[in-house]
Amino acid sequence: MNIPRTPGNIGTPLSPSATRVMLLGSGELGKEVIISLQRLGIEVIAVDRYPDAPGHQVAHRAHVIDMTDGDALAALIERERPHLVVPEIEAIATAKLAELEDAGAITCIPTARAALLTMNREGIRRLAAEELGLATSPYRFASSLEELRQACAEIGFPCVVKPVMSSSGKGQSKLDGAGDVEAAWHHAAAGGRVDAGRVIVEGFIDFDYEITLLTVRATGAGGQVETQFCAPIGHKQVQGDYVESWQPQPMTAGALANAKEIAQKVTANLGGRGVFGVELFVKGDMVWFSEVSPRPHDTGMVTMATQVQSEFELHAKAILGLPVNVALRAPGASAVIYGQLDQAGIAFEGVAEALRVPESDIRLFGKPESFARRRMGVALATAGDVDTARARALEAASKVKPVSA
Ligand SMILES: Nc1ncnc2c1ncn2[C@@H]1O[C@H](COP(=O)(O)OP(=O)(O)OP(=O)(O)O)[C@@H](O)[C@H]1O
Ligand SMILES: NCC(=O)N[C@@H]1O[C@H](COP(=O)([O-])[O-])[C@@H](O)[C@H]1O
Ligand SMILES: [Mg+2]
Repeated sequence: MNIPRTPGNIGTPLSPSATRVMLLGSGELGKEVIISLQRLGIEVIAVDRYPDAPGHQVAHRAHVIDMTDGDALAALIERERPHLVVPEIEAIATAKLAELEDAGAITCIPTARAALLTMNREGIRRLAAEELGLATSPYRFASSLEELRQACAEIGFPCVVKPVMSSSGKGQSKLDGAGDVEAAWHHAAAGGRVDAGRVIVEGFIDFDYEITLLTVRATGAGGQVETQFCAPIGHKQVQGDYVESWQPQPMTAGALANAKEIAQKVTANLGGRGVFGVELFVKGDMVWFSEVSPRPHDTGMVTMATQVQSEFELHAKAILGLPVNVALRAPGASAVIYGQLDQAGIAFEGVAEALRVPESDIRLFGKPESFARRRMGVALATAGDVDTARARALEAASKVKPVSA
């Protein structure tokens, strides 16, 4: 279908020489990747499951398809002939991407195999724990309520049940005893992005804190792919969804070394180029691998304030074969702005007040429809220290009030 272009060689958008990149998923994370690509003169095609997604609004062309439909996906790729295909969410027909990549028809970021393995918790968990020997929570998989009862009994309580295909905490429950199993099974079936009828049960890790270690695989001076690490990002999750993040998260030298070793192993195995969000639980010097996004991470939105190059710029540059700079500029934090209303076309009051908070900034994603727990924006702040930055980001986010238009 096309020939991968020499890395670093960029054409003119909307002309025969254009370097074309297709985003599969065009939410808030894709929108920022697209803006970074646009700045480098890339022709960007944004795809999502609904019209007017955030990334659609800033791309050269926008398409709405069912991205879990392999035939629809292949037809669109055939039509647009992108040089790079960039998955932005998990729920896409990754087996079709693997087939196209094997046939030499596409270059998938970072690799189709990485997208395939991380789409399903079973794929990445078995790779990390069973092949790479990384420390993880104890786990079992279950495909029926009866299997789940058995699996929970083996793992013990408390434990966490999640659909094998889900993200942002959808369908996830913490279970304190056998009485919680049935509700968790039904919640998983209703909340997964794709109901695969299968769940993972994980032993609950009583961590001191959790981090995302943004790990970048980019072309180094010698032309080989090199691995670099951003400063660790600490975060707070509520119902499995991130509400606050900050960078840098203080860590012991031992914990940081263990975190980097795990991130190095898992990203080297997944391969390719780009940003990976390696999610880790930390207690003292002990580090457990949780999961990895082979793409920028929601908690990494903080890097729009804190780093010389945000995780989105890093991803754009790395996938194009360009060098990157992972340096921290200032300590900072992010705080999520939820929709609070179930309504289309809402408005946001208080943006000016939010921006009066020192060293703050705001991103409103422009999602056409709001839900009470849908992430609609984020407040960012920097400061001389992380605690002050967190307080500023929270204050700025609290000033922004979703209202009926
Ligand atoms: N085994 C566990 N022990 C303790 N806490 C857990 C465990 N699994 C998940 N959590 C908590 O729930 C959060 C969300 O879990 P996880 O990252 O697996 O879900 P997700 O749906 O993939 O979320 P996202 O897409 O935002 O990364 C974790 O960041 C952590 O705070
Ligand atoms: N944890 C993964 C994550 O944050 N993904 C981000 O959320 C969008 C979906 O949002 P929506 O559910 O509001 O459409 C995705 O497109 C991606 O940008
Ligand atoms: Mg996660």
